[in-house]
Amino acid sequence: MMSNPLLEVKSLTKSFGGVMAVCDVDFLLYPGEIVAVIGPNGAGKTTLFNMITGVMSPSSGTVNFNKKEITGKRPFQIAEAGITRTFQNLQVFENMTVVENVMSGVHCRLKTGFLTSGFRLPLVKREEKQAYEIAMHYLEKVGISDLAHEDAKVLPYGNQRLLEIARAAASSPKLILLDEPMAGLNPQESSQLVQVIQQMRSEGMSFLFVEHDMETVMGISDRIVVIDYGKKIAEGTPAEIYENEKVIAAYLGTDEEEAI
Ligand SMILES: Nc1ncnc2c1ncn2[C@@H]1O[C@H](COP(=O)(O)OP(=O)(O)OP(=O)(O)O)[C@@H](O)[C@H]1O
Repeated sequence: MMSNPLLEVKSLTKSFGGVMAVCDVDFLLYPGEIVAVIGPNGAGKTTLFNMITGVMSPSSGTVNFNKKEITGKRPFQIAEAGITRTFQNLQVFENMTVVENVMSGVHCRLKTGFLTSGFRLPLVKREEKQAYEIAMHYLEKVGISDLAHEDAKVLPYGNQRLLEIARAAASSPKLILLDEPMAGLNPQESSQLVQVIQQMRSEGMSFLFVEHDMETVMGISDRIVVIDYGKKIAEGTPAEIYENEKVIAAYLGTDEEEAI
């Protein structure tokens, strides 16, 4: 690949007491790529995400993003640097409308926040209008702009997932991390979400995602990183991973690990 990596994870390690949740993991993600992280339950995928997004500090190793080291920075600093994420459990603000939820993502990139917006200064008004327009733009992208003025809490689950992606994208990040985006979606909703991700990628967004749904992983990833017991055991294109014996053994090899 010609360009510089957008994300560079080097020897990343996290131990909890005696448990090595993530051990010496390396991988790169280039601009515009969709990279999946897969592995059996408890392999260390969420811990890896938490270290990249500043939720946890690594025990050792480094994370570079956009040519700067972000290891151990606070989550808001990492968001400012251009990484946003969605969580395994929905994190929709239930007491807001759909468009207000997305506007909260836009506010990360505008000068004023929700607190200062209480003063209704001209700049604030202008920015509110701008935030509204940007939020509507992202709701259109994910196909739920007709629901903009509904209470977020009444949206069906699949639409709440789309809302989260719109909110993440509205902060104009360079990279979006998705933690099990397909969980709980029916096949039609999954394929809608796949299209949204592919569309955003074609416009230059990069994605790193954890997912158990292999059809999605194989269908949209440029590359797949496989971890097992905290260690990277394989990395490659979907076709390479599909045939990798270590990967097959990790998923099917032991009784207590569910095949996914
Ligand atoms: N805060 C913590 N304290 C102690 N151990 C932890 C903590 N968080 C994770 N672990 C352990 O680290 C290992 C990796 O967990 P992690 O949640 O990262 O796995 P995962 O691959 O995301 O699993 P899943 O697919 O089930 O979400 C597990 O053995 C887990 O029990």
